[in-house]
Amino acid sequence: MITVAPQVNASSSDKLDLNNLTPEQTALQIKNLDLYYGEKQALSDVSMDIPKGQVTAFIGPSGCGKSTLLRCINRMNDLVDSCRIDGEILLHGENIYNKRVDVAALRRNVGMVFQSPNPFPKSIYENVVYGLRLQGIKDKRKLDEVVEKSLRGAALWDEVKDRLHDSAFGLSGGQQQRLVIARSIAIEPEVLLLDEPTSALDPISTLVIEELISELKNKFTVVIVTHNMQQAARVSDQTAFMYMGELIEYADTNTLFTTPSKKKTEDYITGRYG
Ligand SMILES: Nc1ncnc2c1ncn2[C@@H]1O[C@H](COP(=O)(O)OP(=O)(O)OP(=O)(O)O)[C@@H](O)[C@H]1O
Repeated sequence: MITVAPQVNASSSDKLDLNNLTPEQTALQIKNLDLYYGEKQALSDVSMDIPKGQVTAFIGPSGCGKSTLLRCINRMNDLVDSCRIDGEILLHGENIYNKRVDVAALRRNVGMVFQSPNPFPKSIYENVVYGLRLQGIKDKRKLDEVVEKSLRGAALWDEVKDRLHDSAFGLSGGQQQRLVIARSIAIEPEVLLLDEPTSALDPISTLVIEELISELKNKFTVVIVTHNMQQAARVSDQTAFMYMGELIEYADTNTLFTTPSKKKTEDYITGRYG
């Protein structure tokens, strides 16, 4: 059990005013979001703006709604029959829950990486180009270029460049997770959602992925759900603490872990519950 607040990465970026982001600074706006699974309310009146080109972490005790909120951002909850949502999530000022929105296009623009690495039963190369092939891209030179660029972007190229046509299942868990990240970034999304991306990995692979996350924010907006407060402190620029479906506190990571403004946040980060 953690009894002291985690060390915060001193290189956390400059503070943004999260309540007054400019349109240029904003990737997503979540407005008064309520979510119900049948009768059960899993999110209550969640509002927050997520900055562009930064890493935002969702933390909180098990069952508080972190993954549910993350899944709202690319409408993964649409797949749950009992799920009902009120409120809005704006991307480029448009509500992603608007009937006009093409959900497949949304999910290309807002990619998602899950807890357990889920490469397809194909070669490393074919995993990376999967989304491009779906888009009908056949030009081998273009595909080769994307494979190298994406694998480099996922810090995997050097380890796999000589076995691109081998099965993805021959990779270690940590390599598979980086391959899944390469597959996600190959189609150049704006936002990458990471749902506990290292919870199935050993400490060394975890560190590699954490370093990678810090690189990814140079090109993408990253939103990560993590159980691990140290991880949130290490990788994120701002952190949202959730409790029983409510957003309790949302602040730059340094502030949230060193001088939280709410008692519930303080109790959680000092290990009094959770
Ligand atoms: N598909 C579903 N159907 C019904 N209830 C669900 C579903 N998914 C999640 N829930 C419920 O919604 C609440 C929030 O779950 P969620 O998975 O978002 O929490 P979490 O904070 O990510 O938890 P954990 O850290 O344990 O993954 C929980 O009470 C959970 O049981």
